[in-house]
Amino acid sequence: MLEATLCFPLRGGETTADEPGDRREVLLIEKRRGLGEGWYNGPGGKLEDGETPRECAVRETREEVGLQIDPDDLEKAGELTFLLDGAVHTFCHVYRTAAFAGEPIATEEARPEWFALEDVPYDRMWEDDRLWLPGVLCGRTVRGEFEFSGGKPLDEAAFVDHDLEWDVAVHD
Ligand SMILES: Nc1nc2c([nH]c(=O)n2[C@H]2C[C@H](O)[C@@H](COP(=O)(O)OP(=O)(O)OP(=O)(O)O)O2)c(=O)[nH]1
Repeated sequence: MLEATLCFPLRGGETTADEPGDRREVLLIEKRRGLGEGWYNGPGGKLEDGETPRECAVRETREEVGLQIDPDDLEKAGELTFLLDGAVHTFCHVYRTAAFAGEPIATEEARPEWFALEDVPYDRMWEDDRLWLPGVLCGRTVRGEFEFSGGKPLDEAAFVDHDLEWDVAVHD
């Protein structure tokens, strides 16, 4: 089983009387290589040996888009289990943060892009993301299980089933 992370940096204001609606934006990356090339996701990737999930999320965000994050500023937002053909393929820790330093830059791995929360390009993301990411971006916590079958993730596998629990306690 792989252990991985995702990190969703957020910027911008909350609703005000003058400007109704949530005007916040989320930083996504268009992946330039690896799993999901050409698709959008949050910065993230696999844990390295000896690394905690929080350290991994900080490192991946720095490597992929150049933002600096203090690990204590990451808010754990979810735990997602991805099953492929009946076996656990990846366990993914999801974080969000409104605190970071620097401006996102494009790297060999990724092209960063800010999206208004209402314009997140779910049609160019993993099929399950539309089920859990909107809640995560609004400050909720989630535990989810997603089942794929019949091939390699993203390219060939079909999304067959899911189970979601909201507003759960998620640790670290
Ligand atoms: N949004 C989203 N992300 C997913 C899903 N399934 C899944 O593994 N991921 C994430 C977890 C990881 O952050 C990433 C896959 O990890 P990876 O390690 O293959 O990606 P990578 O090429 O960036 O990895 P790395 O070499 O930088 O560690 O995709 C999904 O259904 N939705």
